[in-house]
Amino acid sequence: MNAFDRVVVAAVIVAPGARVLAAQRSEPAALAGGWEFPGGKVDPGESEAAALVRECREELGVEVTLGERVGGDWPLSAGYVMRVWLCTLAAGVPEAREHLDLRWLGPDAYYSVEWLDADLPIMKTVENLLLSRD
Ligand SMILES: Nc1nc2c([nH]c(=O)n2[C@H]2C[C@H](O)[C@@H](COP(=O)(O)OP(=O)(O)OP(=O)(O)O)O2)c(=O)[nH]1
Repeated sequence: MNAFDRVVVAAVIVAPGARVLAAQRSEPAALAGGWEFPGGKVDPGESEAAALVRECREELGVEVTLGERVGGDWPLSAGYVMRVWLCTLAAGVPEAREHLDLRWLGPDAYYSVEWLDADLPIMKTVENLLLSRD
């Protein structure tokens, strides 16, 4: 990334059975309907971990615990990179407060949603990480 890039953080929330939480964007129009991992932009002066915890609270009403990082800097549109962590639920049940819909996807359904372009290679990396665990 270059010095001017802003960082977007995203959480792959993993539940028993190697299920992952996918969230359907409600906006902007160009991305609405596409599926992503919950998260958002890191605020100035905020740590990436704190931003991820905040975004999961705001968007889903849950507390998450960060685990392993997934890859490095994932490219987004110009000016942004995304950093992704596996997470577990520490408290709460996810609700779609800002998304159109939420879905828990098991291994047989990882590709059953229309992932945003940036998220498809991330899902592939997550699949390799999770399936190499058992
Ligand atoms: N959160 C998230 N954003 C993603 C993913 N994939 C992807 O291309 N993006 C893009 C969409 C947006 O252009 C940008 C993140 O913006 P956002 O709208 O989630 O950020 P935010 O919650 O801080 O929202 P805002 O305050 O800027 O409105 O990254 C993903 O998996 N998760």
